[in-house]
Amino acid sequence: MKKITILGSTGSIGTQTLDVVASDPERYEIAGLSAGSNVELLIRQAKQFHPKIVCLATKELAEQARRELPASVRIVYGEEGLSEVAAGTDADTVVTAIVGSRGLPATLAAIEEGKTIALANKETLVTAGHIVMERAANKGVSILPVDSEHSAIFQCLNGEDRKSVRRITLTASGGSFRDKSRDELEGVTVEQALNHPNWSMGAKVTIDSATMANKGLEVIEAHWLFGAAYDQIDVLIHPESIVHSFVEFDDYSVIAQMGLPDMRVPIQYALTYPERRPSPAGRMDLAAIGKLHFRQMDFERYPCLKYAFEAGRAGGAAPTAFNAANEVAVARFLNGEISFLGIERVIETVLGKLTAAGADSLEAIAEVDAWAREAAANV
Ligand SMILES: NC(=O)C1=CN([C@@H]2O[C@H](COP(=O)(O)OP(=O)(O)OC[C@H]3O[C@@H](n4cnc5c(N)ncnc54)[C@H](OP(=O)(O)O)[C@@H]3O)[C@@H](O)[C@H]2O)C=CC1
Ligand SMILES: CC(=O)[C@@H](O)[C@H](O)COP(=O)(O)O
Ligand SMILES: [Mn+2]
Repeated sequence: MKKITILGSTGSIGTQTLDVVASDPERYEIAGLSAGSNVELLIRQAKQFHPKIVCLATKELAEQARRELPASVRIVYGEEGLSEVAAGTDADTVVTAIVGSRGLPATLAAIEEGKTIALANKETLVTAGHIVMERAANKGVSILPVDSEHSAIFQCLNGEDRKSVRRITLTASGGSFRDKSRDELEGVTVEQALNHPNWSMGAKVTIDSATMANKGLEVIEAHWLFGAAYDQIDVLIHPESIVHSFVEFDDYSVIAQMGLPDMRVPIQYALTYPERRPSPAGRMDLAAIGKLHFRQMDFERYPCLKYAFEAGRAGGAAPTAFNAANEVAVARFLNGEISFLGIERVIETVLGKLTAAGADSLEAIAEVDAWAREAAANV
């Protein structure tokens, strides 16, 4: 029996993780669940999966859950509650499926208690990759990727000598506006931006996908997860999202991981690794798919990816500022405050204002994060 806690169980990754769990009930037990504000869904999940502890974003929501759930279920709330859910149970694995860098303290709390991390929450690694990786290494904790590209690379590297890796290539669908020119992006709507061609995901990552900031976050995520230099990482547009990423080795062999775009595959692999199990996802039929396409990344078309590479290479506080500026810009776009192209302008402006700041400690990171959020709110 594998014991699992899910941070963000009511979201896209969270619900798909519970699908995986429900598909093989003998194998898994749910130790803890956390939601933001979707209390109704969290209550339903708790009644079905019987966690010992659940967390909601606020005290009021926690009180609402208290009225519905048996007294044996501990109910906590807020940032402290989230860390308690992450660290305070006998779970073996914590799936970090919360959105944004607010997932960082709970992820660190889980690492401190020696929990394996099944990492979907890429913003955590972008914000504080050096600290997360160092603490995980010190505790002997594995960080297993859930993000589809990183799961693909992890699978391609299985059993390989990391020193023989020449290049890691992340594939990118191109997002909801992949067939539009930059001129056509003026005036696109939130509804259009949320219409991802291949994946059904939460709002934030769907917008990130359309701006290509998602691939930027993923480049930095790959740098930390696989110890790859930025010059070794590149991005290729692949509209079908069938090849999830690939690795080129010294002998020019290329190993790719493929499958239908269904997050239940990488989620399950992170839960069963190193074993492979039957999956609730569908079988890929290449003959039916027929053709796969690839085209070179255009950094002028997708400047957010360029800013992410620059931030990653600059290191220090830059990735933290990139992530925070992007989180605020996406929220402002979703609220109708700025245009779609405003997102990249906010990021560019905030990074342009960043003075050489260090990010050696969590305190320094929190300061940069707060500064970048304020700067992004004021652009
Ligand atoms: N969706 C996907 O296919 C993929 C997602 N990822 C990454 O996984 C992470 C999650 O993405 P996704 O599942 O799409 O996101 P969703 O928006 O669908 O879900 C986010 C989860 O976080 C919770 N949450 C939001 N705000 C708060 C808060 N203030 N306090 C506590 N919990 C909160 C939400 O709770 P509630 O809904 O109850 O408010 C929900 O459970 C992101 O980092 C994303 O980049 C990576 C690869 C693929
Ligand atoms: C499913 C997943 O991993 C997302 O992070 C995905 O990467 C989004 O697709 P694109 O970024 O390729 O549009
Ligand atoms: Mn991804």
